[in-house]
Amino acid sequence: MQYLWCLDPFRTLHVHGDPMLTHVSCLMCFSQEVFDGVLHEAAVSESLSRLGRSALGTEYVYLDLLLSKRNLTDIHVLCGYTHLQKLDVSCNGITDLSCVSYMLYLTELNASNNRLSSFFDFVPLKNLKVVDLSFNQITKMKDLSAYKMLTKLVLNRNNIEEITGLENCISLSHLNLAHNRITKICGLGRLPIKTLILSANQINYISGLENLKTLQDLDLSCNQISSLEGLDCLEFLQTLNLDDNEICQISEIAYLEELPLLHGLNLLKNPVQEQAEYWLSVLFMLQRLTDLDLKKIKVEEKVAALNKYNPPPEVIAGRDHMANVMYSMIQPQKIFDSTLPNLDTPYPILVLTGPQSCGKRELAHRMCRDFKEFFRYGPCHTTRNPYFGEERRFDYHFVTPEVFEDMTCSVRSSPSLISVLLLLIIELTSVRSQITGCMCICHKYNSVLFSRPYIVVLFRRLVIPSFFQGQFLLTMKYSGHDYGLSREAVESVAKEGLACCTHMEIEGVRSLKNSYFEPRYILLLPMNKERYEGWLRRKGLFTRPEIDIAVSRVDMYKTIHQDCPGYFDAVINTDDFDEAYTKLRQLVKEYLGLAESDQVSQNKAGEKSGTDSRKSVPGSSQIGPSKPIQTDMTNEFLDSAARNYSARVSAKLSPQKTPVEEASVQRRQLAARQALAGKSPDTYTQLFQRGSLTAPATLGTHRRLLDPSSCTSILQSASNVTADCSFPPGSHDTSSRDSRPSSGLSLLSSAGAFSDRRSSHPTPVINIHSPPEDKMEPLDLSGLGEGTDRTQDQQSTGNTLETPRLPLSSGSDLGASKASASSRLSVRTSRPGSNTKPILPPIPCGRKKSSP
Ligand SMILES: Nc1ncnc2c1ncn2[C@@H]1O[C@H](COP(=O)(O)OP(=O)(O)OP(=O)(O)O)[C@@H](O)[C@H]1O
Repeated sequence: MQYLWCLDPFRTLHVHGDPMLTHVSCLMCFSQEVFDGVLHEAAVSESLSRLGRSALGTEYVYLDLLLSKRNLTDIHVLCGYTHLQKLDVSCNGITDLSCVSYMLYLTELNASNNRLSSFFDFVPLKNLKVVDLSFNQITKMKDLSAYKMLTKLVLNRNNIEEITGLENCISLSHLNLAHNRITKICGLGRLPIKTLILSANQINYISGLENLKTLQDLDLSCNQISSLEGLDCLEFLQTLNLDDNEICQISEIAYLEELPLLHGLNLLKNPVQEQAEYWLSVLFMLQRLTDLDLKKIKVEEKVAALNKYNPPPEVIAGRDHMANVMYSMIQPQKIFDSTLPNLDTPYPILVLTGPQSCGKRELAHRMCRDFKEFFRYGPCHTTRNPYFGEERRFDYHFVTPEVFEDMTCSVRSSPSLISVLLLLIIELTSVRSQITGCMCICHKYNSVLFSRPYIVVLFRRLVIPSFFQGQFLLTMKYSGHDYGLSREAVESVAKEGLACCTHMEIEGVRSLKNSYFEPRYILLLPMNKERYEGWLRRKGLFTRPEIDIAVSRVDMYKTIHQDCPGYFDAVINTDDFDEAYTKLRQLVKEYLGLAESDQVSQNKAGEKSGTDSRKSVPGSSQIGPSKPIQTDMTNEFLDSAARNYSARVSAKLSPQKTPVEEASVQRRQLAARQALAGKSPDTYTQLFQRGSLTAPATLGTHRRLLDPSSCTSILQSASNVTADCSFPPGSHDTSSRDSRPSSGLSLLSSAGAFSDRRSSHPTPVINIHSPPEDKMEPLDLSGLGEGTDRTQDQQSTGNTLETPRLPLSSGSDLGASKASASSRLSVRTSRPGSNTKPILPPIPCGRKKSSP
């Protein structure tokens, strides 16, 4: 009987034939015997486990044998255990595995942590699937062609220098060759390897992986790899460990960009980690990553990466808007003409948008020429050179990139101490010159100061930018040139009391949509792309890529129009310029209410000549809204506007203000505005007079508008009684006013604040008690118009407290006044989108007379 002393003192020791003997008794009996490293049957029998049928199925046998950490050196006794399927002899001192040759049914062999120097030194076992020979002293791999079933081979921590002999292991899916001396990846052929571990070798470059189409996890950490070339074909790669290598360039990540399944990447301890923006760059390049450098990637980081390197248009527009607002706030703040007139009604702008050279500018110019009483063209700034025939300040403000930069947000723009000092010097010299009268000295000093080039440079670099930045409402880059719509371009038009018409690409539209302006946007789209392309080519101004971009943007505009209904207020096909202009003109006329007023005047003429106006314009001669003129494109526009159900419904549901409320609101706004501004709006106030109030020729100018008598006229028109009655300028006849118990005055009376004063002054109430002319804000009478609407109804039902009388206008009879007033109301109410959008365009009082 042989006994085995187990290294593990707390392990139960089974003795062959007497398994009940315990460790203690064993020690007592055999403690004096020295273990010689030879495995004996007793130990084997105690380590057998998993009883099952033999491979042939004829008998019951133990299938597994676990003999790890026994300090074994000789395991020849295992030659007799032919039925074993799993053998673990790890962590011993074994040098010879030849006994394994007898285990024909062996599927798993763990001989790691031994002293094996030979590789698979036994008769080929066809059923072997998993072999672990790690932590041995193997130097060379041999041919394993017979091991067709081998799926997992672990050979880490050996001294292998070359990968060989695996070509025919057609089932091999896991290969671990970490911590060897491999310098080159080779010999893997087309193996179906899914996991390949080659860490801690001496690999300098990646090769030999191109045919490993099924590779999922690759560990190349602790090598000297400096390029990721050779990984781009691993379509199924999911994780890649490149820890502690020599990768320096972020551009190397490009080799991984096309790997659709890669979600884990480890680049720790690589020089590339020190690159600026490393983290976001890698996240941007590999957007499918979930783990980078053993850290989970946050959603915010992914969004930040995307916004940084390929921001979506909305983000670009948002940033552009933010930058322009921020830099404009550095400027001294003032109240703008385009924001003054009415706190509720935005300044009217008409924007023509569409792809390059689709005719936007030409149509805009034509439109502004035809409707010059209403619109003026607002030229943008650009850094591109003028084309032949383009006029400075008419088509664009052509500026240099430096000037454009200064106007936007110059990097040199922060007012530095030097700039402040410089300014101080200039100021002081001029002050001193005035005080002492030593003008000549100072002039000399100044001229010396500015004649020196470095001072000029300083002035230009430090002082000027801080005063000129923040000029733009929006900016964009197109074809390498900067474009921008300046605040001044809009303001100069607003100052004239006109609406601004401009043109821009979609980027500008997106940016403008972030601002407080609420323009109307008309999309001009060449539907026939071939024709458009031909037109661009014939122009001879654009390169082939520029043409391609312009043509491709046609589809982009189409998509936006389809995906975002209502994004553009109308769409016009520009395949035929003349046709496009006819449609644009028609549309603008509708906006202006001119189409309707044409009809109304026709009706009026019809009435006067005894014809029945109701016949000529069925339904529209009444108070109800007249039908808008239908064109293909306006249909589209109306459709898109009609989709804005909620706004329409809420507009309908929101209670109308009574004239008293309206007047009160206006008074408060006026007071607030005057307090704020210390000045009053100018001609632009005309912009916000509604269509129904604009007829009197005497209101043709701003002065007229502010003239007390004209104010009265306006009020009277608002009260639906003075459509044709205008008071000549200077007709401040109190008696005539008193003899006009119009609802205009009634409304004034009801407005409270004015009524008492009226009686105490011979001249009209507004004239005396309103602020001086240039401080005066005309009332927005839209509410009054609606109030009078109701007043009329009340009149008819007898529910009114005051009984407004019809105007005593010379030469106008009752019927005509009524018809005129009602038709004016119908004009106003029929304006497309008037419930949902700012009314556009503005209708300057009196200018409508000379409509196109
Ligand atoms: N401030 C701006 N914001 C956005 N886009 C702008 C701005 N100013 C001009 N653009 C647009 O930039 C594009 C290039 O302008 P450019 O003047 O070179 O083209 P164009 O051939 O004259 O085009 P078009 O005749 O349609 O105006 C045009 O589509 C133009 O509308």
